[in-house]
Amino acid sequence: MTPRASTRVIMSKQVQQDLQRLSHQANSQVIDFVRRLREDRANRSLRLEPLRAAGANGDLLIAAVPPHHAVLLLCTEESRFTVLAVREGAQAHEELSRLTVSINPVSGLPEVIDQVRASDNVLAFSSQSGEKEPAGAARPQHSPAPVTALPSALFARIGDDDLAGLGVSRSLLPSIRRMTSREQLDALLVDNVPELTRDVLLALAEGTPVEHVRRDITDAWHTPDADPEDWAGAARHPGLVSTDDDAVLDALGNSFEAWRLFLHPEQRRLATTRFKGSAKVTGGPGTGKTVVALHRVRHLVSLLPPGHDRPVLLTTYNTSLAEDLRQRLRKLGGDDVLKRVRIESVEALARRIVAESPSVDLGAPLQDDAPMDLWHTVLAESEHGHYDADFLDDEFRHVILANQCTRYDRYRGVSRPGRARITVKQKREIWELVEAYRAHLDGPPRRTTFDLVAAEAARIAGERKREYDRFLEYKEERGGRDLIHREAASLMGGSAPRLPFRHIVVDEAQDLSASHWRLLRALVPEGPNDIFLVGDAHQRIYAHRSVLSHYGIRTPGRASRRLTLSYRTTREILGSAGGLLAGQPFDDMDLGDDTLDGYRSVLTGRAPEYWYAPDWQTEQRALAAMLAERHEKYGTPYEAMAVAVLDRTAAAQLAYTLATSDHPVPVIEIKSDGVSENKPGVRIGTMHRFKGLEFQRVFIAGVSEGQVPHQRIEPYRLTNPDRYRQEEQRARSLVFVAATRARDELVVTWNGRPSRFLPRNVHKIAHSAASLLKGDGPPSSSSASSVA
Ligand SMILES: Nc1ncnc2c1ncn2[C@@H]1O[C@H](COP(=O)(O)OP(=O)(O)OP(=O)(O)O)[C@@H](O)[C@H]1O
Repeated sequence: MTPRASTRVIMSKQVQQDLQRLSHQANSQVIDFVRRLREDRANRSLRLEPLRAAGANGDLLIAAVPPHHAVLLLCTEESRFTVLAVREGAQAHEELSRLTVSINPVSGLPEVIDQVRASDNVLAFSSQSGEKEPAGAARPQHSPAPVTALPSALFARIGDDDLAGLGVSRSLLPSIRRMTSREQLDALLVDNVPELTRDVLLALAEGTPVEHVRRDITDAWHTPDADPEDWAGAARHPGLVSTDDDAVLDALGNSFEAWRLFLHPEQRRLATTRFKGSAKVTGGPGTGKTVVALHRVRHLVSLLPPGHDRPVLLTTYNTSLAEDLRQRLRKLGGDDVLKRVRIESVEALARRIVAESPSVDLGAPLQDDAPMDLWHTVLAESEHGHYDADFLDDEFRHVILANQCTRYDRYRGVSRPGRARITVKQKREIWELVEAYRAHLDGPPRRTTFDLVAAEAARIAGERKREYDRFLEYKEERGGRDLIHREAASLMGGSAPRLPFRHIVVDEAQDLSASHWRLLRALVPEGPNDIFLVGDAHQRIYAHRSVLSHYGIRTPGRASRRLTLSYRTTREILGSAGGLLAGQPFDDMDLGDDTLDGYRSVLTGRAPEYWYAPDWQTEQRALAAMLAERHEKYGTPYEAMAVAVLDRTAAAQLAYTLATSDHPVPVIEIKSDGVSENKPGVRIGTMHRFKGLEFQRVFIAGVSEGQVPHQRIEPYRLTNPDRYRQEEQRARSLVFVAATRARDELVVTWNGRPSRFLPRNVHKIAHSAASLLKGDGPPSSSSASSVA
């Protein structure tokens, strides 16, 4: 007897979206069904029932999943099933039977469309909004008849064949042709529509030219040789997910783990392409840059020869972000991947390199405000006490250290683009102050700063890299054979020099300084896949602009890509957050510019809410009431909510108010090393601490004029307009970062006058915190109910 081939069950991304809509329990039942099908497809309790042929080499089946679910399956070989859709309730069987199932000729992926639902969604919106339904409009048939686009239709300028050529499902064309408003498009997308169709329609609705949609979206999905008749081929498409592994099944029902399984084709391309050298990915908040970086790390590890070393470095700005990366990489690749990767913040990396160098002792780095305090001491002791401490600190870090000025001669000759002009005499005086500052640090006791540590680490690594390059040159001259290799090493005294990493992957790249880039460049040999970095200048809140090519990191042409689709934040929140930065110039971390053009979200929700209070105390009490209400009335877990404040004093005050309010709210402060994932409590932290995080509901408190941006930058308005512009831009980016951490809901509060960064009409749309506390204000739940 021949043993029966084991059964493979594959999942389409549309099923994952179906599962997200189900309760946790229903999810488990479907997943249990998949397990049982995998184990024994002949098991009668599976209740597989033939529906119809999908085509020449594929059949459709329906299976009932008790108590009240049904699953649509595609069977292409005796032992290969693809789960296409899941429906719930008494109508489940009927809904699955009427689905249009086809292979998208552009992507080669099997797709399901519920034409009845699509049409109903569009029509329902027309009648709600009083829009007139075009004469003769009828519910579409299962095989779509050509429908003439109305002149006022949303996509009238684009023909059916062009839409289909871009990847839009033909079976949706009848509904699409009926749409005359953006709201109807949103109504259509409420249901489970294939991702490619959704991406294309959203981009077109925003006015993106057809050729750009083709280049930026369709090309990424394009599968050469896709055959709309070949079901066996479609069932083997790499965009489908195999469920052989139980960990995959566990992640399937969890919407926030979807990134582990289903990458957007552009994300997948970036994660797996072989680049000749370095590569850079930019993109607005929530576009999956970190997700791409993690998949890239896993891919690079899969290419390594077996070994016990850690030749891949995954780095980011600070320790808490590095810890978050470690947790997410463990989820993605498990310990097998983790053990080949060094995960370390760039600061920790710099400190380690300096600490491991026997000849260097810099002392302990000054923490928090201590470097600024030291500048004040230096100024108090100097005859040039009229300089501004902030300015000196900035000049020292971003001009003197960034340009490796170890002598005055070098500083004198250095150009300072985009900075306030200073005379040669001023340069001399600044240099004297810098020397005094360094003399203080040299102690005793000996101390340093994080920037000096990074500069020193870059110097040490740079020396080793030069030794390594000399060694390679020598080897090359001698013919590069192994024998020569050993000879060269001994001639150069000792073992062959090596660099610690083969590949470096960098997250939050926009916040790394010149010294950090020099350091990283020196730790990896130039070559294929050497440095892969992801970042977004719109979110820069620490460093100044660094021009990567100045540090030997070149990402020309296709090695620089931009992601535009946000998976985190609703369109409404992105719209308000984007307004903060509108009209401001941003760089692409190199010599070019970056914009948020084309940046869009796949999610819709309510507009952000604004609340004003007469004073900080009332504002805090209103926040307590809103948080308690969202927890008690709408069941939002405390840890899914976070409040961003301006500084640590405000964080401590708010934590106290929340804990002692009439409805006490448990609170956890976000510290510099992050916050444990599972501890219950609303997260409170300064806006800086929100970088890289995400929450279901985000509250930004204290967004008052004088605080955001802080009034201490006002003197620069006249004395140093460049500095003023920079500080204002950084403050905008900070609020932008905090606002874009929100998945479903964003609430902004202030006391006194609203910040100039808030919308012009904010007075008209804001609610009164005082009325809320008296119980006669507008319901704070207006947005809570929609996202609970
Ligand atoms: N292909 C995908 N499918 C489903 N979810 C995704 C996908 N890509 C990203 N996400 C989700 O989108 C959210 C944002 O992803 P990620 O943190 O990688 O974005 P980012 O661009 O690094 O954001 P930021 O710049 O704001 O830190 C996460 O919840 C992630 O799980």
